[in-house]
Amino acid sequence: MEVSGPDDDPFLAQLHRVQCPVCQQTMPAAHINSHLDRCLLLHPAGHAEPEPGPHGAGEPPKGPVSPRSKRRRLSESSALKQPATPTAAESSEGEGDEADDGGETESRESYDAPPTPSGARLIPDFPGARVGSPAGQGTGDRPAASSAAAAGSASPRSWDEAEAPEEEEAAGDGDADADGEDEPGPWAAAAFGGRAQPRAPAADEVRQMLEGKPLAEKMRPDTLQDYFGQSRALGPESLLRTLLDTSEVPSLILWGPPGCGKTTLAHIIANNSKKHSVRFVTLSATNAKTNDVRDVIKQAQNEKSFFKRKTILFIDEIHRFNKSQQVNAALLSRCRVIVLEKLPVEAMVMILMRAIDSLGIHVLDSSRPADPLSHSSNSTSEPSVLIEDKAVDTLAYLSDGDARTGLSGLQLAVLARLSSRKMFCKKSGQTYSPSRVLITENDVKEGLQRSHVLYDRAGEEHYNCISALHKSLRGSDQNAALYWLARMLEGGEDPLYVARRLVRFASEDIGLADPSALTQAVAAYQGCHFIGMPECEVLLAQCVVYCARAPKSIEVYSAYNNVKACLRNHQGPLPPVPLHLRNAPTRLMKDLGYGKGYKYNPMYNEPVDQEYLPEELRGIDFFKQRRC
Ligand SMILES: Nc1ncnc2c1ncn2[C@@H]1O[C@H](COP(=O)(O)OP(=O)(O)OP(=O)(O)O)[C@@H](O)[C@H]1O
Repeated sequence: MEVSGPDDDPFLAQLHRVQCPVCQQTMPAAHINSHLDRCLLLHPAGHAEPEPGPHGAGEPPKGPVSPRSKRRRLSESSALKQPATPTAAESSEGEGDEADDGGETESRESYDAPPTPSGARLIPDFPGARVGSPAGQGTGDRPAASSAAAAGSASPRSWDEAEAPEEEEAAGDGDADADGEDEPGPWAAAAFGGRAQPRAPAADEVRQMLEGKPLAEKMRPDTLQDYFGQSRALGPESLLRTLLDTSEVPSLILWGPPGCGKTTLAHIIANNSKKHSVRFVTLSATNAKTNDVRDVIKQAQNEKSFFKRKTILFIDEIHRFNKSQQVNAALLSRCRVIVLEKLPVEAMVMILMRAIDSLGIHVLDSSRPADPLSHSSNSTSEPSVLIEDKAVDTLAYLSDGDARTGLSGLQLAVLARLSSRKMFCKKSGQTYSPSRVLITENDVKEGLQRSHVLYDRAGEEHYNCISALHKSLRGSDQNAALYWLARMLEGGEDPLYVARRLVRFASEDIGLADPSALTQAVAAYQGCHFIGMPECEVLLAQCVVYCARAPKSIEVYSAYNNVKACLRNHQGPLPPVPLHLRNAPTRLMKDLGYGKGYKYNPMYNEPVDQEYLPEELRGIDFFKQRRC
């Protein structure tokens, strides 16, 4: 979001009072420059990118820092590196929101799993193998992941090709020792876009590389050169490409399925904008409040006024803002919406290959009867970890266009295999080597399952699946309902989250058509609470089938909504409670007419004719009307 500054008229500037972007004090505009000279020295961290101060560039100040600037600094520095996931509390907040409209708020598109690979080769024919080389430096004939010929990638990538990092060029010329470092650690040297390494890492070294931070995070590209797929949004003729090339980034909404590269594209834009001295601030709607956004905008305006510096504000997960925060129509009318697509299999292969290359893993070519690297000696230039090419294909397919899923699956498959220390055995002509580990197609399938990555608990899948369950129940489809339940539970979903939704469903959709559904659902919730997973899954299954089979009625739910709408739409003060319905515990109240004329129903054998609504609502029937 680019923020425009006011006019630069010096006369007007004299008249205006302005706010210091660093310490937030207001003062006559004429004083701001001398004030800033002092203020920036005193509060270097209050500035988004501190000038070298007494503590050195980028070093935190030793003096006190206001919580506001502290929070801002944190979000600026960390949000891009750490894609935000909602906390449990935030998740249940979201759940509350959904409940308000009957679970309709999670009406996002679902992205179904792709067909299982048939076993045919799925990727462009990679004719050979590469040994532990970073992109662009393979000795074999399997193309580097970052090849410009990458299928599905937007090309030419003029914007970044012109500014490709020097390190990659160094890697490309094969001079592994160009930096003159002595025996660099395998990871420090080779992984994740660093310089070429002199030797293939040993299995233990590969494991160390994979431990800790998620592989998807480590592999997040910094430049468009390593950004694959999305040719429609980023192709040479596209608007976004033109704007990026000229560094004119308008307000954008990046829209697309999970793991297709929205945050990554923003990260690349951020990198590019730094080169053009544009300030880039990141917030995540999972934890930012409207006030945080206001703060950033205010600061951006000041930056523009005083330093002629533009700001790009990136708000990740903007759909997590509630409706009033999003101000949907107003937001949309000010933004260009760029639709990113599920990554095609070819792009997924390139993304996986880039990671595999970085890890120094060798890809076994199944089309060759004996891999040239399969001899038994184990010199340091040979790979210790190998992966079947069909394992890469399968992973690319099963990831369903979600690069995070693919990279996490790869990470877990390799880690699991390395941990179990199963050695590379003689297989289709390969010679046994006790120091090698082979990652098979089955390993990657297990890797995907083990990590539950096919079901993203914190993200879209969580909402998509609970929505599918709710709708299957509403449609009385017990079969589908059980399927969605199992998909969530097998994916690691919190059983209590599902149970809470069933309690809600029992009242909202079954209601008085079968009041005991609510009892069943509450009992299932308590049962889950007592015994936990995996035992409680059958309780939920029973309750799901009960709810699917039960008759449905939204009578109470919609009548209650009518009442709420009536109250919300009421103009002026609410009507007084009719006097005859008021309790009259004191003499004075009685004298004022409280309780007067009230007919105590048990005293009558016949139906009592008495009004219970305020006078101005007489005749209204919330059970018949759609809205008051
Ligand atoms: N087009 C791409 N090219 C290369 N790598 C990618 C691409 N898209 C995603 N990745 C990889 O997948 C990881 C996750 O992608 P990213 O965070 O950009 O997804 P997202 O679309 O923002 O997902 P979500 O909506 O779930 O937040 C990145 O860290 C990166 O390693």
